[in-house]
Order: sequence, then structure tokens, then C-alpha cells
Amino acid sequence: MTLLEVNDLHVTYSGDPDVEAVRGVSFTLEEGETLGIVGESGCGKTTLAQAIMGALPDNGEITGGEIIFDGEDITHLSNRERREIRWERMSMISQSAMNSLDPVYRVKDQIKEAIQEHRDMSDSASYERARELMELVGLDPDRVEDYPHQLSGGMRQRVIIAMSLALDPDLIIADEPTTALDVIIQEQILYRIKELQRELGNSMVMVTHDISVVAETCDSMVVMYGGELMEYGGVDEIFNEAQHPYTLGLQNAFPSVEGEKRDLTSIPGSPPDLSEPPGGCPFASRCPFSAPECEQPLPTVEAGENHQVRCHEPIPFEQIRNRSTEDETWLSPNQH
Ligand SMILES: Nc1ncnc2c1ncn2[C@@H]1O[C@H](COP(=O)(O)OP(=O)(O)OP(=O)(O)O)[C@@H](O)[C@H]1O
Repeated sequence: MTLLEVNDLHVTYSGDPDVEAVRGVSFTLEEGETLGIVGESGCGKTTLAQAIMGALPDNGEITGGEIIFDGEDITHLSNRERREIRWERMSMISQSAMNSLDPVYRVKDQIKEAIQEHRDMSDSASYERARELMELVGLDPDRVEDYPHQLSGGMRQRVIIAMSLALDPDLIIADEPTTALDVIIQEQILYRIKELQRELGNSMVMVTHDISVVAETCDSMVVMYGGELMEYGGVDEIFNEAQHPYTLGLQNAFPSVEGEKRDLTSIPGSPPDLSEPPGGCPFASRCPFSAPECEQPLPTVEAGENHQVRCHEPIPFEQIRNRSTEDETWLSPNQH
């Protein structure tokens, strides 16, 4: 069953100038599945996650499209109505969450507070639940007695994950949940998140700039660039047969979680300024395959039953895929 449906979503930040950070994104998430949202910094991933969570900054607004959660249109719910869904049915692990633990309270008090804010649960029952949650995320339950500074960064992030699970939400949105941690700890936490998701059966949206994290943890994925969806589909379909030059460029940049990481310099240039987005394909100026038609609005190509690509296909996808594995392809963008 579909848990989350995002249809042609637009999000704009007002300012001088306005920035349309999400521009017509659509996808669905099935119950029990994990969807990855991947793209470089500034592509609108966090904005999309916050819009779903109902946690946009004050100057951010949904300016088009809809978000359907468990059959209910939640696009324009009031803050009060949103609060009822938030944490009870959806929770979020944000980028710097591990630094958001209050240094003056013990872990147990912070987890208990997260529970008791929403549930009528006694002190002793919520204490037991806090211990149980610690165990669930792979921490010694006795560490609930600790203050945050007594825990390592990885342990603090596990506490945050425990808190996000406290009310057994249907959907967890994890925005770069391990980026601030070293690679070994990152690997362990991602593994635990994946195990938990299997055990508990909740759905997850995993926001990351690292496509290898998506390969490890997700069932389906949205590749975003310049606020727009570039490629969408099952992880297996996309990893076996990526078609969009941007997805292929990201795959080159991140060979695997264990493998040696190269810098994103394998795609020269940087994402567009979203206060003045280009009229056609936002990736055209960095794309080694771009042609004059790429200045036209993007078409959606059905590449398979479970696979969409938004690309003008200036040369056949087969050729794009073959040439994208050659480093020299990425050295001189826009020469074709
Ligand atoms: N509160 C805000 N007001 C104005 N513009 C904003 C605001 N927050 C984000 N933006 C802009 O929206 C665009 C998308 O940002 P967003 O943080 O969603 O991207 P991202 O892909 O998640 O990047 P990162 O991983 O660095 O957070 C960027 O151009 C950013 O500068």
C-alpha cells in the first residue's frame, strides 16, 4: 500500500530574490520501503524533506502540488494539525541532530520527554521504553544514565535515532543521518538503520548526497538536481541501468561505501543558482552530452515499468551510459 505520495510539489523561499528550491517533484513511497533522495548540496533535498515533515523554515512555503500521507491530503494542514501527525506518525532525524541533545539532561530524561510529550505514559514505563530503545539502536541500556558529553558522536546519533523511533512512527525521514561521522561508524549506523527498518517495518525517506548510501539502504530513489527530479525508480533498476547523465556522474563520484571516495570533481562545475534557474534542463551547462534541445523544458521518459528519466536524450541512453564511465567524458562538459 502507498504510504506517501508527492505530486508535482513546488516549494518557494521568499526573500530578495525568491528561491524556488523544489520544482515539480513527484514520487510515491510504499509501506515498509525506503526511498533515497540523492543529489549534491543545494539541490533541494532538505527542503523537500522539510516540506513532507511540515517543518519548513518560516520563509518557506508549498507553492504548488500536493502531499498525500496515508490517503490524507496534508499539503495545507494548519500547524496544529501538522503537529498531531508530526512525531506520532512521522519523525525526522536531521543533519546535525546529534548536537541537538541538551547537554544538561541525562539521556533517559530526553528520551522520556520525547515520549511523554505525546503519550500518556508513566515515568517508570517510559524509562523502560527508553532502555528498550537504547538496545534497539545497539547501545548499552545503562548508558541512559549518561549525559550527552559522555557519549561519542556515533552514540549520540544512535540516541537521536532511538528518539525518532520512540513513538513507533509509520514514516522516518533521515536527512544525512551519518554525514558528520567517520566512515566506519557511518557504515555501522547505516547497517543498524537498515536492520531496524526491516524489523519494525516502518517506511523511510533517506536524504543523502552519497549515492552509495542509497545503494546500501534503499528500495527506490529520486535523483534531484537544481530543485528538479532527474531520475526516479527502483534502486536495482537505476544501479543496473541508470540513464540520466547526472545519475551516472554521481555513480562515478561515489564508487561504493567501502571503496575509495573520489571528490565530486568528477562532475566539473556546481549546481545552478535557484533564484535564477535555467529554462531547460538544469544540468545542461555541466552535462557532457548536452545539445541545443536541452534548453527546452524537460520531458519525462518512461524508461521501464519502475523507472523514469527526465532528459532530452541528446544521444541514445545506451551511448550515454557507455561513455559516462570514461573519465575524459567529464573533463570537458558541454563540448558535444
Ligand atoms: N531558509 C531559506 N531561505 C532561502 N533560501 C533557502 C533557505 N533554505 C534553503 N535555501 C536555498 O534553497 C536551495 C536548496 O537548499 P536545500 O538545503 O534544500 O538543498 P540540499 O540539497 O538539501 O543541500 P544541503 O545538503 O546542503 O542541505 C539552496 O539554493 C538554498 O540556498
